[in-house]
Amino acid sequence: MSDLEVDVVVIGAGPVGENVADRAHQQGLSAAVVEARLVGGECSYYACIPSKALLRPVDLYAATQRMPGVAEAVSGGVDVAAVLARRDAFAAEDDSGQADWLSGAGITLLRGHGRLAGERAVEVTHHDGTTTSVAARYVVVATGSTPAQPPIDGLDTVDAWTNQEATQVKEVPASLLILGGGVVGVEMATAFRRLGAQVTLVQHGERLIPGTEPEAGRRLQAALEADGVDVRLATSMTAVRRDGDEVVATLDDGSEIRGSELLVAAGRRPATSDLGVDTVGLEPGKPLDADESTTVLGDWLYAVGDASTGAKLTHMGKYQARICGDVVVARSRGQELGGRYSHHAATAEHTAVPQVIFTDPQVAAVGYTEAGARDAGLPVRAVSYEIGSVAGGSLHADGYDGFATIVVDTDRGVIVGATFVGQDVADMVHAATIAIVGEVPLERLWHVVPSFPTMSEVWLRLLETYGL
Ligand SMILES: Cc1cc2nc3c(=O)[nH]c(=O)nc-3n(C[C@H](O)[C@H](O)[C@H](O)COP(=O)(O)OP(=O)(O)OC[C@H]3O[C@@H](n4cnc5c(N)ncnc54)[C@H](O)[C@@H]3O)c2cc1C
Ligand SMILES: NC(=O)c1ccc[n+]([C@@H]2O[C@H](COP(=O)([O-])OP(=O)(O)OC[C@H]3O[C@@H](n4cnc5c(N)ncnc54)[C@H](O)[C@@H]3O)[C@@H](O)[C@H]2O)c1
Repeated sequence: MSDLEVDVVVIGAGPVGENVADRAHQQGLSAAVVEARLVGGECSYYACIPSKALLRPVDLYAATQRMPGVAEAVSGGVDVAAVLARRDAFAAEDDSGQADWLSGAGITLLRGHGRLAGERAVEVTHHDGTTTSVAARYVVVATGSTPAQPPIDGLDTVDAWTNQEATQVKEVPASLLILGGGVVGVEMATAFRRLGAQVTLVQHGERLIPGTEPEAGRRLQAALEADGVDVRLATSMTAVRRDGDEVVATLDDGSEIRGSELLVAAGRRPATSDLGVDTVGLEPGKPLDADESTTVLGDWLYAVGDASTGAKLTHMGKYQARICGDVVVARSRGQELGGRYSHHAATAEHTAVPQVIFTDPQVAAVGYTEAGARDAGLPVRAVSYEIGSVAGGSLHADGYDGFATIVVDTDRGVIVGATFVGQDVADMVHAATIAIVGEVPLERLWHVVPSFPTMSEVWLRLLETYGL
């Protein structure tokens, strides 16, 4: 006999889990969410929100320094205490508001650690050691991810920072070593350097932000170095130790670097190790492999967000959540699922995943890179254009440094990928996302007239460069 019976139980109340529960509940199903820490998940307190709260002020300040007439009037750098206070206003570690929202929406919140206990069953261990057994028609895993810990001698002895300590920082350290030149590494390098720390970033690959167009990584590296970040590419840390107040890292060439703190930003692992997935025949510690409809097993087990094989981005997780909620509702009503581009298939996962990296320059990309498209066997041609060469770009900032690239499927005559690099390009990627998902032919895009003088005029130049 279970303590609680619901239609849907979601394990993990991050942005993704909350959305599944809400979507299903709004369409008439009863829903419960299990949360071990804070309602709102990693994104709200230790990832997207606090990191962007730290980055926006330093970005804005840097933009003023590129504008004659403003640079002279605004000087002296940002007020670090005020920046941290504003970050706290967005991301203080208090989930009462989000918990109230859940209960207001009619969704049951169970605080504790959830584990699968066989088919359609979840056992919750509360913080006081008591348990609640939940029986549900549908179980959704939305447990997110935890930082990867590379096998480096001494790493477990130096109190290295994860994204949690970095984004919740109370006092900016004099110096920071960053392990990893992916998205977390470059965003935190930008924030901490501009908040006053000396930053050394160690990346074992040949370039920063692998997975984006190579030129994006090169421009970003040049900008970080111009800011004073010490970027070490093709370098590995072999050992780390504490020496007084400092962390000392030994590099693979035998040299040593020192910093007040070490941030490990070397990727994420799905939080599926202590989840009881073995009770239903799945392997712990692996991302849960969900199909287009987010289904993992039978028609009762689903996975969404960072815990799944999908893209590890909040907006993509929330997209999967909307699909998952609608699939569960359809199945509960005995309805057939729709196909590609219905509410029941996460089609964009395969064609158009957008991402904005909030560095300076920003890197905003969607779909395939040129190399990625070729690897996928697509016949493509890519063209690029400097955003600073269109009137909107040159007016936006003196010496505007940035470019746009589109990757065109030459057989179908449609865009399959786009990248924008530069100051304030974040929102430009959405137009490209629409073009890719809508499979808008280049001939039709020719009639999509960009306003003058905006940076979007780069679209026209890209099409001309392509040959239209
Ligand atoms: C520094 C940083 C910055 C980022 N910035 C961005 C950004 O700008 N834009 C973007 O799109 N993405 C960003 N991301 C990625 C984004 O944070 C994740 O993709 C997103 O948080 C995934 O949401 P989720 O709900 O799947 O998981 P999470 O947000 O990790 O939430 C999972 C929740 O499940 C709970 N949980 C886990 N296991 C259990 C269990 N067994 N029982 C009960 N509860 C459990 C956890 O406590 C947590 O609250 C960033 C990531 C990092 C690290
Ligand atoms: N703005 C955003 O959208 C945003 C911001 C931050 C994080 N995120 C998401 O969070 C996730 C995690 O980000 P992340 O930066 O931790 O992972 P990542 O996979 O983006 O990058 C990890 C980097 O660490 C490097 N690395 C791994 N092991 C190393 C080692 N031993 N030595 C040196 N370098 C090493 C890798 O080469 C890689 O470049 C990503 O999926 C990312 O998309 C998104």
